[in-house]
Amino acid sequence: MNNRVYIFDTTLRDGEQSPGATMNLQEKLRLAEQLEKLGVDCIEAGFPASSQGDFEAVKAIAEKVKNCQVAGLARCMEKDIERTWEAIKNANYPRIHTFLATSPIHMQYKLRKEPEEVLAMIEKGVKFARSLCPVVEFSAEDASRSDKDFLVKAAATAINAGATVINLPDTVGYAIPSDYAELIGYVIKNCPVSDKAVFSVHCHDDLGLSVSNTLAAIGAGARQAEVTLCGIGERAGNTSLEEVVMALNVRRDLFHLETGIVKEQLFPSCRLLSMIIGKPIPANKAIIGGNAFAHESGIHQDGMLKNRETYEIMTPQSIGRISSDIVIGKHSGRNAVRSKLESLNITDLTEEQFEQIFNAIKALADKKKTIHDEDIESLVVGEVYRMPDSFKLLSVSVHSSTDILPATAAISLEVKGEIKCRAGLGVGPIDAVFNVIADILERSPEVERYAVNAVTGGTDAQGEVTVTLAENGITVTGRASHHDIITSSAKAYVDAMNRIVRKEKDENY
Ligand SMILES: CC(=O)SCCNC(=O)CCNC(=O)[C@H](O)C(C)(C)COP(=O)(O)OP(=O)(O)OC[C@H]1O[C@@H](n2cnc3c(N)ncnc32)[C@H](O)[C@@H]1OP(=O)(O)O
Ligand SMILES: CC(C)C(=O)C(=O)O
Ligand SMILES: [Mg+2]
Repeated sequence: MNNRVYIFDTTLRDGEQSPGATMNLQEKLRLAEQLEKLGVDCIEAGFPASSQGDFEAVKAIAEKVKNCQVAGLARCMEKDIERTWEAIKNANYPRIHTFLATSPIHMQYKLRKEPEEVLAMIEKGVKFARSLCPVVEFSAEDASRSDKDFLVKAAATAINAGATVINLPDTVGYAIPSDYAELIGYVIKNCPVSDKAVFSVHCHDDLGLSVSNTLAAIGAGARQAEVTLCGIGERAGNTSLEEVVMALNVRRDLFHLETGIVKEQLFPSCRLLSMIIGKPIPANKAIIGGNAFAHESGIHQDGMLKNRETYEIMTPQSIGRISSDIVIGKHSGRNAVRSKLESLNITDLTEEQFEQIFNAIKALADKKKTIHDEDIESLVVGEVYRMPDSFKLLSVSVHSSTDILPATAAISLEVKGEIKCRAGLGVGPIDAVFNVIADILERSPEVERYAVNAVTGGTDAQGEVTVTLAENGITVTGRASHHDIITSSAKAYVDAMNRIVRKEKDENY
């Protein structure tokens, strides 16, 4: 049996049926270009009979894509098939994909047709499609709830009428891997002309089983997988392209199958889709999620540092990501913290100082969701180097409103033991605060970056401010958090000024 699994991407058709994932023509073209680069075998570009917009998008994609097949979906009726052909006929490799439901519930209630009428429609529709296009796929919609012997008849009818790809979809995500594999195997075994077609699998994720069902069907002989990037699609979605491809790749020992996918393009493709449809990739999504290669707990981090294969079954680079991430947090152990300190060039701590930092990181992690590199650096400065601060913020008060410009700030600072107070102006309250502090200190650093993050949720969240200042060739980042972001901004600025002074005095910091 053929050891190649063809990847049929339906992100632009079934994927676009996902509520909120509508794409315009330019976006579809951009994604089609990326799918070609990804190495999919067939792009299902849309359903041309559904609207003028979809017709034009499919036509434009058919004319642009050069190296893989371009398919358009059509109901099993001449007018849809003709419209689809109109849209795809200029493709280098066109494919008409026509479908008709074969399950009792769909035939009786939706189509209101007898099984014999359905078989006649399949024969007529596929023959007509084949009179136009050299490659015709037939899908028996709701195959997983169809009678298996009727499915055999439907497949044989379609193949005899000229279809070369037969898809047996789990349209409503009802299948269980073992039953689905049995059904696919049964149809392939009992259809007398099954050797004249490639059998295809198309699953939905209503029970969260679409990838498992797809792999089970492949195990039973299907050689085309219909999938979407990030698993977007009707209702709970379709089968994720990246998950199926990597499952086949990582478990080559089991499947002994290949795809034509350029794996390094998986992550860039999913990121592009996420940007186009404006939906972030969930952090825990397999392969492509933010946490898929992030390690937070000490025992895992220790294993990773000794040999990454202890906790990673594929490399992030193999799917086009930059690197794994050792996340320092409340579950981190000493080996991970030691490695992080080394990566920050902090290599001169005694064992006692290291323990002090390790405990301080654990204590901070209990309070704070994310520990940044700068937090660790501040802890080292505060806990170990204990360089005294030159400046201390005593009080800050600001006034700004919608109608009075500019904003005013009054600040008091302790400067090397002396209390100094001053007021001044700025275009907004933060600008006013920064101007007044600089004025009191008689310094004029450049503000290179200013950012506020909410450390916790809600309107009472701690606002964490980072401010990067540069002066006389020295660049530092100050940070502080407080529930009032004006106060945290003032403290972060003062923290940065203390760092500048320390750096001026001491090469260590
Ligand atoms: C499982 C899937 O993903 S199937 C693909 C789903 N995609 C879409 O539906 C694409 C968007 N759809 C549309 O734009 C519209 O539904 C159209 C243009 C396709 C059809 O619109 P309308 O002509 O207004 O029909 P409507 O959608 O109301 O009903 C569907 C009709 O098609 C029939 N039908 C459904 N599937 C098929 C089929 N595969 N072959 C032939 N007829 C079918 C239905 O029985 C119904 O017929 P009826 O009007 O005689 O009752
Ligand atoms: C049109 C077919 C292939 C489909 O999307 C389904 O059955 O889910
Ligand atoms: Mg579908």
